[in-house]
Amino acid sequence: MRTSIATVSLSGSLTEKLTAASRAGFDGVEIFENDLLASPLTPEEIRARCADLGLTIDLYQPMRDIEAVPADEFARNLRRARHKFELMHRLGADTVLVCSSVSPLAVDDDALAAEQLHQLADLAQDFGIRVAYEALAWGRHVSTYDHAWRIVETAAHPTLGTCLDSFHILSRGSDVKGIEDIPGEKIFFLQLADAPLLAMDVLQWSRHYRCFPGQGGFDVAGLVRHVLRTGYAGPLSLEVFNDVFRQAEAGPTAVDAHRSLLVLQEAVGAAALPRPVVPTGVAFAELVTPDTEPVSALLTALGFARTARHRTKPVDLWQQGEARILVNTGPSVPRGGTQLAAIGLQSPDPAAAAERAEALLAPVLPRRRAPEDAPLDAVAAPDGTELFFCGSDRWRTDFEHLAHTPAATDVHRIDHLALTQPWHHFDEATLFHRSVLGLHPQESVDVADPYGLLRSRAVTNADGSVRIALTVGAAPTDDTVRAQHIALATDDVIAAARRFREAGGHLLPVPANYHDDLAARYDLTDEELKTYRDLGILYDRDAYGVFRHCYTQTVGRVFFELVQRDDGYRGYGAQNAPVRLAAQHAMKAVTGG
Ligand SMILES: O=C(O)c1ccc(O)c(O)c1
Ligand SMILES: [Mg+2]
Repeated sequence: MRTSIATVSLSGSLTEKLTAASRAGFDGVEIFENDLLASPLTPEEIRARCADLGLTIDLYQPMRDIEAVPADEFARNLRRARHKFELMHRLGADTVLVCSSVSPLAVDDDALAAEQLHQLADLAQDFGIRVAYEALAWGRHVSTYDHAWRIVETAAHPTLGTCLDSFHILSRGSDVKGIEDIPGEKIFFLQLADAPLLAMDVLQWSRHYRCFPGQGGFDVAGLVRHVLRTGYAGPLSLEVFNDVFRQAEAGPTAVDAHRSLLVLQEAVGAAALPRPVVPTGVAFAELVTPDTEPVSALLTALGFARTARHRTKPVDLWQQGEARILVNTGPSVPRGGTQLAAIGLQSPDPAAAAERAEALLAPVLPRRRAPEDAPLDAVAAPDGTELFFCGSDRWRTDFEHLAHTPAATDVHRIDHLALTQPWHHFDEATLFHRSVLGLHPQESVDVADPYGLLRSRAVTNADGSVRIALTVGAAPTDDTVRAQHIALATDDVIAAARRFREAGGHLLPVPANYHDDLAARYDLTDEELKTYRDLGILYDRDAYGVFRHCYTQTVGRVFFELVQRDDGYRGYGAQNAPVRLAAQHAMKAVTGG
């Protein structure tokens, strides 16, 4: 199907918006009046620019407060409309959106609304223009799609149809089955937006929190299925008012937007994409570091052994059980020091995984490898983390065995990876991991940091062998908040923590108040509490089991967590995160880094 995006969904000047939409692969745009008014380009130049970029102008919008008003007011509205139709003629746009009136002058009279819309459509017809009437969820007298359709039906004019907007329909909880009662050719336009399920004033909700389909809580795909059954053949068009997208760079937002429509079309059976290939484990996590010494010291204290070295690159493999950490000392030294730069995902079909990623507009990374190295398919996640799809263990043949003392046996694998997202890429990151990797997003949780509020959302595969926690702050944040971490699974966190400390590692100290509170919340023995206090072990329970975990010091942007999940605990200790973050801030204040 054709895809389109409203210019209001992207940041920048009209030219920047059009360029971003075109580059991301959209076929057309809805031009928002404000973007046109603020543009130095003439309508003819905008038309030419769109044509050069391969974009059609699918809609001009909005016209407001047109219908069900006193005659003198309506005469003024027609005068205004004539101007806009002349403008649209110059633009080469053939459909205008009229949204239901919010004016105090409007009366509750469907017959009058229909009669006036009929007159407007008559005028539009002279210009070869179609009028699409849309119910705003907060319209004064018309606020539901079925009501708007009844008025359009009554008006019975060939150049008058309706515009359906998923936000207005789903935010009001309307019954979407009724969409199928509208003949497809009378649906002149379809606007799509999702939104998080918030209990708030619907106008504020719409103007600030809309997001792309698949990023919120609405069943947008379900609505689209009903629309397609009517025979609707127009574009799928995104109309997203969102405070974050208004501020973020237009290019990546447009790609995120187009990806959401690809996923949506797949969901409704309107497009076939390569099937998702869900990763079956974490092959490795790769740290890039300007200075190996502190990283080596930390890994050694955690019980890892340096088992192998890459044949052609300055990369060492550290291993303990099935946990594998690559330490890369070149070529690019990251700003902010050591960071988690790449994740190797065990994949049943790496080539197919990369094909899907590419089809969903993920940047495919050039293979930086020597001729004899195993080929690795890799893409970049929205935060820049490189994701390698590893089939079998062939990647390990690129490494030469190093003599080493055996690793400890406390850690058996990587439990999860926590990646902090740039503040304007959070919704994109969730949709990316879900659609590209086929991982399931868990509930989003809020976490209080002493200097801000964070949001965290995990994405996992079915058996929990791949878990990635995505975290974001509301605004650009400091280094503590930006830290990433690798959580290591152990069957005995107490033994692992002790061993780490005896080997010279520093555990993150946890305030006594935390453990006093644990004593109040859970029936733990004094002995247990004493051990937890001593080692800085945090504790949580969910409906399934118990979670105990502790943290190492931070190197650059990275720290480690030792975690013990018992009896199928499913979470990540989110309830303890504020204490952990405060302790990390405090530690930083003491050590200065
Ligand atoms: O918020 C608004 O005013 C507005 C305008 C035009 C639309 O198509 C819409 O869905 C909302
Ligand atoms: Mg709309």
